[in-house]
Amino acid sequence: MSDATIEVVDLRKRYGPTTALNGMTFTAAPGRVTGFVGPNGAGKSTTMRIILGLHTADAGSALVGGRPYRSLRRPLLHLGALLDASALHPARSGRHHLLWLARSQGLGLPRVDEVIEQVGLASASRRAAGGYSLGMRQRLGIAAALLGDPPAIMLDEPFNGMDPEGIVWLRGFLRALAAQGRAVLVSSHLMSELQGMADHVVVVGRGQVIADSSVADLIATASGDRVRVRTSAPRPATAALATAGAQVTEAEGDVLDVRGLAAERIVAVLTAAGVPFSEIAPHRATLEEAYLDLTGDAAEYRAATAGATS
Ligand SMILES: Nc1ncnc2c1ncn2[C@@H]1O[C@H](COP(=O)(O)OP(=O)(O)OP(=O)(O)O)[C@@H](O)[C@H]1O
Repeated sequence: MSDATIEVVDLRKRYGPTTALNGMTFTAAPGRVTGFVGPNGAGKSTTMRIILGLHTADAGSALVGGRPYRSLRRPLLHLGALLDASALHPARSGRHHLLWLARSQGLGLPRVDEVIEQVGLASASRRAAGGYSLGMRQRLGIAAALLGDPPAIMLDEPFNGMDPEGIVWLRGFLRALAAQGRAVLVSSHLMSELQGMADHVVVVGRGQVIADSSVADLIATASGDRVRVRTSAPRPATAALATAGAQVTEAEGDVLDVRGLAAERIVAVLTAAGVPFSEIAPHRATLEEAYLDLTGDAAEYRAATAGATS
């Protein structure tokens, strides 16, 4: 497999008065799923369009395996991409759409049936694509991205329109592609979609990177040293824990949020003080919480961009 790395360095792009990209820099490495997350208007689609050579950056570079996409002679063999699942001829069948694409790239026709099978479209592949649901169109777009068996895959919001079964399927599918050594870059405006799938997350806002981190590190940082304590005696518990040096806040009626003491120490302190408790659990942040922590001061920004379209 040729070099799969997708590398974006200091991309800048303005559309008239709008700054879409303001120094976007990150790498999607082989062998992992990289989530590309940010609110509407953060610059995800613009970055992907520039990677594909569909738009030109004002400055910076975007490389696939060390080369600009436009310089690749048979690009589908290097990077498979899905930007807009609706970009297809409605009267053409899904299979026909793929045959046409395969021919344009000099690819063997047996590959078309292989990718149809892989994305679970076999029973619908001979029907007109115009009648496909959004989820089916996403599957067809993913099949098209896989046609050239490329070492790098880039999908813009592939979970849109997928039903729960489709989401579970796509998560496993993308993980499997990464396990084969491919670089998989997936954009989403919902962090929760990436939970349990992405190894690495690039969080963006206002055209630049806010965080670039492994999912494990991101969750560890957001989890902090918080421990949840459920007790029928919150006042005595708070007093005992505070005396032992913890910062205690009441999360809900009988649940305390405790910082600054490990779970084992909390058990010891409450037991010694004779305070009853029914649950002591170290808090593990979700990816969504980690995201909100990071973009917390951008709430106003999120509200301001909620109406923006891509
Ligand atoms: N062709 C265009 N002409 C003018 N402005 C554009 C164009 N494409 C994008 N923009 C603007 O650039 C900014 C970045 O948009 P972009 O679509 O890249 O964000 P995004 O992160 O993909 O958002 P979404 O999650 O809504 O798709 C937005 O302010 C958007 O309105």
